[in-house]
Amino acid sequence: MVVFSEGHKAETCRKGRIEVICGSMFSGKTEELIRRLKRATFARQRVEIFKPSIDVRYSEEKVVSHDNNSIPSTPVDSSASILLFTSEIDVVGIDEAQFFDEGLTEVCNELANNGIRVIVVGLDMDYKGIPFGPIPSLCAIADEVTKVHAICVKCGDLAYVSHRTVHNDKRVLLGEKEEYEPLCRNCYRKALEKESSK
Ligand SMILES: Nc1ncnc2c1ncn2[C@@H]1O[C@H](COP(=O)(O)OP(=O)(O)O)[C@@H](O)[C@H]1O
Ligand SMILES: Cc1cn([C@H]2C[C@H](O)[C@@H](COP(=O)(O)O)O2)c(=O)[nH]c1=O
Ligand SMILES: [Zn+2]
Repeated sequence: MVVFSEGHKAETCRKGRIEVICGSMFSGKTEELIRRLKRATFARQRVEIFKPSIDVRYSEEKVVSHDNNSIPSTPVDSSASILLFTSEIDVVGIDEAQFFDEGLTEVCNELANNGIRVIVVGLDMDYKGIPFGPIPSLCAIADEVTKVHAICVKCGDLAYVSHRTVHNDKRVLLGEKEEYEPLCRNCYRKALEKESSK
């Protein structure tokens, strides 16, 4: 079991900082984002949540977890738009950050430099195991990185990557259990070997 630390200092001191939550699909990234943002709301901090407007998987407006927990959000087309909505805000949450342009890293830096706590969530790797969009550079500049893990659906170990189970070569393909399964490194390698021998 992964027990998340309460991060009391990060939650209460109003200094700007960047927190990244990354991992494969089904690893609990969105649940953890919602948990941190709800606690900030209880602390009467002003919170604003963004997601890329292409992410219409469960809802156009809300950030929704695989367990159907949700929180209202503002869909935006580009990272620069985030800056337009963040005056008078204490905490900014960003979900599905892998889909944003590379400018997101600088936007997060600017927000943190202006005293805002930024919590960014995204897939560390795409279905090929390649680092996804601005997530690697966000990890580099973050004050804190939390890597969460799903359970490998083949063997029960900790999962490492999201394996795509349908034939489609596009990097961006919205989906969930019909299209992806979380696998450990060993089971992922076996799955790729099986696919290439077909
Ligand atoms: N193989 C799995 N391993 C872990 N959790 C899973 C798995 N399949 C489904 N889940 C569910 O997914 C939830 C996490 O959803 P969510 O926070 O939306 O994940 P993420 O944003 O990382 O895709 C878990 O609480 C669990 O109920
Ligand atoms: C691996 C991978 C995933 N996607 C898509 C599939 C989902 O719509 C999101 C990830 O959502 P989650 O909250 O992390 O479960 O990303 C993709 O487009 N390309 C990929 O390689
Ligand atoms: Zn496995």
